[in-house]
Amino acid sequence: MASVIPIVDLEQFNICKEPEDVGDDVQRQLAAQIIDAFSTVGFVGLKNYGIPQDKLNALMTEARTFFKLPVITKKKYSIRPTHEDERGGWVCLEQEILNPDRPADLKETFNVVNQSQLWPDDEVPGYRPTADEFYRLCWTLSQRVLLLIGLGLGLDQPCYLKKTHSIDGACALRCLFYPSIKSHPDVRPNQIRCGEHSDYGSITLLFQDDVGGLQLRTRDGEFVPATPMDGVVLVNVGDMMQRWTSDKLVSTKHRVVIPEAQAAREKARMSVAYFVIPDDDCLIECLDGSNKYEPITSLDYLNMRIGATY
Ligand SMILES: O=C(O)CCC(=O)C(=O)O
Ligand SMILES: [Fe+2]
Repeated sequence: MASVIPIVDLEQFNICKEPEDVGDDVQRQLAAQIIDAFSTVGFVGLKNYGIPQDKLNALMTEARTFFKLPVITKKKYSIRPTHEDERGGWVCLEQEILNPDRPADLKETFNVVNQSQLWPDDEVPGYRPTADEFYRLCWTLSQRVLLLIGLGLGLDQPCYLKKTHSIDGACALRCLFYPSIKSHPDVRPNQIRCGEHSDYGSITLLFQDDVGGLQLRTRDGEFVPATPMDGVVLVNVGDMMQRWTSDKLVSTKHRVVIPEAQAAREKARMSVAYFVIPDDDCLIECLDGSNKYEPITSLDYLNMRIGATY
């Protein structure tokens, strides 16, 4: 099935180019394509965005090495999600429930945040520097997308969205590991790799390996595959952005299912998500002045949503 996700070529405005050198017309054209995708599908695929594939591969290799460590070792790096200052580190298998109508998710994650956090420097010395560098590349790319959104929405200050997401702010990088179903044979009825959910923040950058299983819900309620494509990063709208834009941009529910084919079930899956989240004290208040949603700070909104996930 052809993908429902529009693809936008970011070559002319990618992170290797100086934004000042890119003509207004190019920026406006890209902005229009992104707004079109975000106000219909809620997802866009970007190609030629400027983060080398090698950097993603290197991060996935380091993360895989971490996930393969014994549970007792990984436990030293556990997060405490309900403590605002302890959200960086390891989330164990079946710790998160993204859809409360299903059993817990068959996934492990490692979260990289802008706080002091524990790192497995002895066991996987390359993980921290590789992840830190990838974090910065993702932040730079997210700034490009936020600028295009600001332009496409016709904001008086197109840079406003970009400026409310500082490099040392609330964004979070997350490596996700979905173990092979062979190594985890007792899957419970209705259990999947990642339950149906929408993301909490402004936007999310999502890099997947080639295993597949990600699906998104179309407007008529049907889930369709978001098949991995070489060199494409998915970007999707989160709930805070939907709120900010009074529902002009839509955050679309998505999930990760267990593949049906035996060969695919036996493969572990990895993905990397970069959650783009406004700075803690940023007030999310309808940009069109409509007051459709009550203003709320980014941190209050995030705490409310995270509290419901664990
Ligand atoms: O692993 C994936 O492809 C999706 C993960 C996801 O949706 C999330 O972490 O919010
Ligand atoms: Fe998600």
